[in-house]
Amino acid sequence: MTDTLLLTRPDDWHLHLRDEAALASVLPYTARQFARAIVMPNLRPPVTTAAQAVAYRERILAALPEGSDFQPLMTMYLTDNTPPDEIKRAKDAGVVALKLYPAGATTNSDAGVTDIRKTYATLEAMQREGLLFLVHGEVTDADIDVFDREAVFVDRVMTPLRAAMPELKVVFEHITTKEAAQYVTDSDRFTAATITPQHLLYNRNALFTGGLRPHYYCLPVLKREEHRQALLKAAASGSSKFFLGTDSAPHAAQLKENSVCGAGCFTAVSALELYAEAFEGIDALDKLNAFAGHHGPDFYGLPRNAGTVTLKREPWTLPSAVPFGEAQLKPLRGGETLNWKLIS
Ligand SMILES: NC(=O)N[C@@H](CC(=O)O)C(=O)O
Ligand SMILES: [Zn+2]
Ligand SMILES: [Zn+2]
Repeated sequence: MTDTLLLTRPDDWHLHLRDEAALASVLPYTARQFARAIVMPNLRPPVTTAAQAVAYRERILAALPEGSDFQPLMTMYLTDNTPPDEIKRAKDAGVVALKLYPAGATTNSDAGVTDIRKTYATLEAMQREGLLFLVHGEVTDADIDVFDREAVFVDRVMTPLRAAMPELKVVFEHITTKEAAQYVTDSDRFTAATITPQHLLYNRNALFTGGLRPHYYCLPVLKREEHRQALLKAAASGSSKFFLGTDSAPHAAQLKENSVCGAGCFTAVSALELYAEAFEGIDALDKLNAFAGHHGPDFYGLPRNAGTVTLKREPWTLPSAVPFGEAQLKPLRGGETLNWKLIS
């Protein structure tokens, strides 16, 4: 039995850091676990310009614990009206990607895209400049069942998008279904996907175990067991198309434990530990290193990190709540014992 895992220092390729006091509360957890993170732009108001992305990066750097060398990788929120010439400014400002939120699909997506064809001139500019396109892959039509929204997105949006923009690098974010895993597996080298710890560890039963469990609610929502199995298979396949993206998405506890519960699981405190548990569950701990530390930078065209982190088999109890500005934040699995622990 392996008791120590030495990993290439990993990155989080999908992360929500929020802003102001909330940012200051959650950033240290990620900076302790990861060297870099792709920072999502769904603030209120969203980060839609290069200048806003630069200002947000400054706020993140200012909130870092002293001595941290964590590097935020910035993204912009694509709207129907993002002008193609903003892409050059984004590139010059060091922005690495734009994010597609179909309007109404998830948290803070009201300003999102209403019809992807409206953005094709801007996507062409991204393809030219080498910026990546990160996709929340769900259709939003009220007549499509919530559990089918990702699979329908593959047919209605992904397939035509890939045909129209073949050399745009696309990351299908937080995939949750066998259809998405299959689509990415079958695609060419311009398409990849992130997978969250919760979608590797849980199926939709977790939402209803002994009562309604708001802290397990995120979007895309947890799916059936056959989908979880397909995601585990993809993550542990060794394919460089699949990499770590936690989608850690903090919401104050009083907004999760509410008549309308915000979508998002907070996993930043124990992200690597949760992934280790998932990989160990299918006897694939030897595949964790490349998933967490190699495939992401390789797809983004960035260097892999120097240095390592160490996970040890050592039971510890995850705090049931941590401060979140003036409020409280409840980590997924808070109060429970985890078997892996990040020690350095
Ligand atoms: N994943 C979530 O359930 N929520 C994210 C938004 C997102 O990534 O869709 C959030 O910002 O809270
Ligand atoms: Zn999303
Ligand atoms: Zn997200």
